[in-house]
Amino acid sequence: MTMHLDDLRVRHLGECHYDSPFSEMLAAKRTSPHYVAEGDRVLLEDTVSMLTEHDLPPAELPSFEAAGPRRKIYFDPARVTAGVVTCGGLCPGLNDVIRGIVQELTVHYGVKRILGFRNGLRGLTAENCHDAEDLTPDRVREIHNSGGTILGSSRGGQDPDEMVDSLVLRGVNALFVIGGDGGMRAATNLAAAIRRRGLEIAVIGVPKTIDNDLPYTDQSFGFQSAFAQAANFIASVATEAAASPDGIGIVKLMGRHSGFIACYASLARNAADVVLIPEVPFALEGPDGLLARVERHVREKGFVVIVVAEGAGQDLLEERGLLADATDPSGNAKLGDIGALLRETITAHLTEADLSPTVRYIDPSYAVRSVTANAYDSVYCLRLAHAAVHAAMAGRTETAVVRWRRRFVHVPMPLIISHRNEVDPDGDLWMSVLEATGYLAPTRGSHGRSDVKTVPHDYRGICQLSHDRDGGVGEPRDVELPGAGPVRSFR
Ligand SMILES: Nc1ncnc2c1ncn2[C@@H]1O[C@H](COP(=O)(O)OP(=O)(O)O)[C@@H](O)[C@H]1O
Ligand SMILES: O=P(O)(O)OC[C@H]1O[C@](O)(COP(=O)(O)O)[C@@H](O)[C@@H]1O
Ligand SMILES: [Mg+2]
Repeated sequence: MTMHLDDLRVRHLGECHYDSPFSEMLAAKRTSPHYVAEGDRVLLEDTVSMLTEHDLPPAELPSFEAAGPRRKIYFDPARVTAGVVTCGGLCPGLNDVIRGIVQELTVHYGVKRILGFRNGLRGLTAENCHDAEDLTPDRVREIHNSGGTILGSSRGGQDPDEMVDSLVLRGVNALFVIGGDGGMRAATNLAAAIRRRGLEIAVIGVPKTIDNDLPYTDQSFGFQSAFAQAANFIASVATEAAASPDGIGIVKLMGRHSGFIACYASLARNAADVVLIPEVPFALEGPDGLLARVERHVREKGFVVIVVAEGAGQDLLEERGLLADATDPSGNAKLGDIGALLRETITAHLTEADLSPTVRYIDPSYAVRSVTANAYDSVYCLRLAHAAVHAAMAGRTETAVVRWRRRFVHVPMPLIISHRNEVDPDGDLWMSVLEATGYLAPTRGSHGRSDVKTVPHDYRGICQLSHDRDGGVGEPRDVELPGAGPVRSFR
């Protein structure tokens, strides 16, 4: 099946009748390489071959609605009560997004009442919805100077109808959900419940993920700040390993299903000899296995630095009965500890090989995602926040705002949760990692295993686009889903 233009259209609550505070300014604006007029669209794909293959006139090519202010808006700002909620794991820049939303709503649109729901979607239950705090420009002025979220966050499910009741009770007609795949799923269900009840409440998503694994976004906000922090831990471990006889430096980084942090942090520091990610299985034993490779590094260079994403090598843990088969309250798989397995097996192997390994192991865990956003991410978050507010005021709903191929666009929420971005073992990011680590293996970098799998076991979605450079997408490929019919791809 082919993705059609209609699949990429976002939902509107209705006609826009009110003059936007931006209308005069927009009337005088001319389109330029940096300004997309509100009626224009942003192409989904950006290579000549992809576009040629569609064999369609330009206006019918798959494309997204451009984000940004409209001349006419749906809501009368004087009658808007906005709600903001942050859910799921933390990520640098959450406070920046909250701040940007509040500032844009109040300063430019003149919205008087903004409620910050506390502790994630839990804040939208009947019990907790009265605890929401009033968000004012004064309240948010300095919050971007701290990591985390002033609103708090949580995991664990809530009933969509109960959340709708809370919104109605609190008079909210525009809700901003800043969350990951789970949060976007919850927001999609919430929007569906709102639609079923015929209510006029806009639900706008600002996708966040520290793992950078949400699709249709160039790179998720906060990701740069997080991998910069992760790179510092790689530097520390490399220093320690280099100063120890037969030094083994291991850094375990976040990345449940996707190894983007491990790849980018490794490239940023360029000190890793081995990078292990969930997308590329590896063997421990054998001449091409990890243990032999580690031993070679130690004998030749005196030490080795290994960067491992927490989701890597889960099959090895499973074989050893070291997987808990448990999930967190949101249904996310709880992982086995690949860092501990590496530390133990490498120590045992090198000791057996008459070496005297000194292991320096760091698991920075939350220290990576709790940092304050850097300057780049702060700008990015602010611009996403502006786009989110414009989308809501223009009556868009069930819509996420993202940056796609350097432009801000509206993406239907179901697409954001349709699949997960992964490092493509055939893509140029992984190639750069292999080049940086000096390891150009014959089997696509699989460290001794030829059965490279690129589709995770719990893969959900309507299509998969393999991940390519800098968070973009590369080759689409069809994926059969359990219980679902043939899935869609863009071809
Ligand atoms: N499949 C789902 N359907 C409805 N709500 C979900 C779903 N998955 C997660 N959620 C809810 O979204 C919130 C955030 O999800 P979670 O997976 O914890 O984090 P993230 O948004 O970072 O992915 C949680 O409150 C969770 O209950
Ligand atoms: O301990 P928690 O809060 O469950 O979070 C840990 C997990 O969340 C993640 O950061 C993913 O969350 P996001 O992609 O939603 O940011 C994983 O990398 C990590 O395993
Ligand atoms: Mg998630």
